[in-house]
Amino acid sequence: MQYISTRGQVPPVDFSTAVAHGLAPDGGLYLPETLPDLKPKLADWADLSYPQLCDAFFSLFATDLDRAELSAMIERSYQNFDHAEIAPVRKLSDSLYVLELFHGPTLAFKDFALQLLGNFYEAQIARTGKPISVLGATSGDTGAAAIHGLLGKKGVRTFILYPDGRISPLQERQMTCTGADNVFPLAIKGSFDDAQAAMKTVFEDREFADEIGLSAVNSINLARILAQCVYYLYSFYRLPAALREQTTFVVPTGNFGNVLAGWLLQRMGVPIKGFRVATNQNDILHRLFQTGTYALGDVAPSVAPSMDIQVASNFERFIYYAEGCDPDKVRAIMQTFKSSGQYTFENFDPGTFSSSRTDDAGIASIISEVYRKYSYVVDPHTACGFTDLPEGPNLILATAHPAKFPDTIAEALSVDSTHPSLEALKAKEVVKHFVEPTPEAIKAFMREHKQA
Ligand SMILES: Cc1ncc(COP(=O)(O)O)c(C=O)c1O
Ligand SMILES: N[C@@H](CCOP(=O)(O)O)C(=O)O
Repeated sequence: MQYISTRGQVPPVDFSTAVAHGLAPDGGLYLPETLPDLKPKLADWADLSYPQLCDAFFSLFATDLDRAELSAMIERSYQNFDHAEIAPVRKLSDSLYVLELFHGPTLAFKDFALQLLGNFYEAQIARTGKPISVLGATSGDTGAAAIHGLLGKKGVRTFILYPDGRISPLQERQMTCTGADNVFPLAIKGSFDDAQAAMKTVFEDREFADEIGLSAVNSINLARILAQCVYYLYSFYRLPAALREQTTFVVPTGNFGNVLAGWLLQRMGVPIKGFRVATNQNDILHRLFQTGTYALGDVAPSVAPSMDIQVASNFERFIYYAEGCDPDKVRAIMQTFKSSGQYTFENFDPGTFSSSRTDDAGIASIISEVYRKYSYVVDPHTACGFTDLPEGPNLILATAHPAKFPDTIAEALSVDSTHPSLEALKAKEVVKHFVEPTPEAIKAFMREHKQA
């Protein structure tokens, strides 16, 4: 399997190279040259365990990796989850299901991909003998999951940009209390969008990338998206057989990486009915699906901070397919969006996507209402999924554990929402650094702290 860039200005590469680059050298995002047809495999895969399914799926994509080594890495990646099913599906009613994606080490859906990516990077270092410097941007969860996926891996330095004061205190502690001397949480003044934009510019400097061994942990890295495909398929099988093809997958959305993974799986032939893009008050994607115009607004901090995003980086992958796999059109659209802050699609077709928006007051009342109805505590991001549910059965992706957002939960409910792994962080020392969110300042910091 080869991987192409959405911007079409670099030659196709193999899986390992796409993972190592993260962002394609032309500034585009990697995608598989062709998507496999999974239909003939669906019956055989139905009863596989989570790691077995992940292995079967990745064997179609990571075709340049040694098969036995791939299986071993996948096996290791799901050992630190605290639920035997890894991604359990919980029934709230006959037509409402929740896919719990918070049983990994940092209690958010990011662990599914970042535990695996950590192992991919470890293997890459062993293969090439070259150390790597990972650079990521986070609105709270990716950073923690990346740091924990890479903790203890030899030859890795991890640099994570995040908007100071705009993530939950416990999310910050997950990144800043590791005690590891190769982990650098970098607080910036500004929003996640500012951090992500500066990060992408750093990746475009190929000379710097080669010098420092730069790698990406955000969902610009295709390995992230592919690993996220697996839980859609796993949960599809866990729904009652009669409901599978009628069920809408409801996905709390910010950077569009999570829902894109499900949508790609649908393009590979898995008969998922459709997707609900559930945004918080930072609703650029909701407005897009309602109007066909993708128009930048200001980021307004919310009680679902990990979705405080306006420039959804994976939207470029959607545009690639929506515009007939034409990289020239992708480049033109991205250029228009960059220069004017908006783009209107002609004859926009949302396909099987629908969308919703929930503001802070809505999130608080949903948390109370869901608890009252089902005795179930949802985190503020997952809460967005409960707004105006589509007709028919729905499966809501629970993207984070409520314990990460105790203040919002306490305002809505009087239940104990603590988690021991987070409580343990409260006594630890916080170590963080401040940088300007400019590519120059980030590169200077990384050079100063690179591997000796
Ligand atoms: C808890 C939580 N929910 C939802 C999202 C949105 O996911 P995505 O950015 O893939 O759309 C994020 C951040 O990515 C998150 O951390
Ligand atoms: N919500 C994310 C933002 C980054 O998203 P990613 O999926 O592209 O890594 C976060 O929690 O950091």
